[in-house]
Amino acid sequence: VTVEMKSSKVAIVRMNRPPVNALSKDLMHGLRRTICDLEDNDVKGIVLTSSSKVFCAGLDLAELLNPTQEFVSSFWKELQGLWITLYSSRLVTVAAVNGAAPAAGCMLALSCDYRMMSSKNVIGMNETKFGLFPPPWFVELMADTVGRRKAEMLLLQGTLLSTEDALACGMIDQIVE
Ligand SMILES: CCCCC/C=C\C/C=C\CCC/C=C/C(=O)SCCNC(=O)CCNC(=O)[C@H](O)C(C)(C)COP(=O)(O)OP(=O)(O)OC[C@H]1O[C@@H](n2cnc3c(N)ncnc32)[C@H](O)[C@@H]1OP(=O)(O)O
Repeated sequence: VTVEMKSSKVAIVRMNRPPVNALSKDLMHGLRRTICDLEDNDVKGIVLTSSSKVFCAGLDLAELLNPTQEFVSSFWKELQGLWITLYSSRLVTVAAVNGAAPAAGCMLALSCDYRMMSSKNVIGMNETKFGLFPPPWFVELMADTVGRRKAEMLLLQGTLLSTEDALACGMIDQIVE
């Protein structure tokens, strides 16, 4: 995770785990630590983005291949900790979605106060497409953002929306070129 101060009050927080910013336990820990440190330093707002062409590919599936029970438990704790920290942060949080944001990548964006996204990208929770279900707090985030019926349809079908479709249903707030 890298931090660039745009002013004394606004920080650009970049996920920097090539090639796709898959959320490993370490990346999630780094993000949470960074947000907490910025909160402690009188910063007012952050822009969460990526240093590569993918915003975030979701959970690191490689790290979850044949894990021990202990690792799954600590991984899940880290994921929940990151979500709680970001969602409840006192900072103004903006997601600059500058690449694909599937699954937990979408969760990160939806946990922010405002979302801008570059065109020709995709965002959504596609877990059902590979036989997983999103946890209830992912579901609530989606329902709070696009409405319950739309969320139900998107989650049932594991739809990844284009930038334009995401704007049309309120999943993002602005398209930025
Ligand atoms: C944690 C609990 C475990 C137990 C499970 C039990 C219950 C779980 C219940 C619920 C969990 C649900 C919540 C799940 C949330 C998730 O986030 S799951 C992850 C979903 N992510 C995706 O579906 C995205 C998959 N990736 C892509 O679609 C594309 O990679 C892309 C992001 C659009 C980028 O495309 P492109 O730029 O073309 O890059 P490549 O596809 O070529 O990928 C480059 C390399 O990156 C590797 N990679 C991609 N995504 C991931 C990933 N999520 N984790 C790990 N690695 C990833 C890809 O394999 C390539 O690697 P190589 O270069 O081939 O080595």
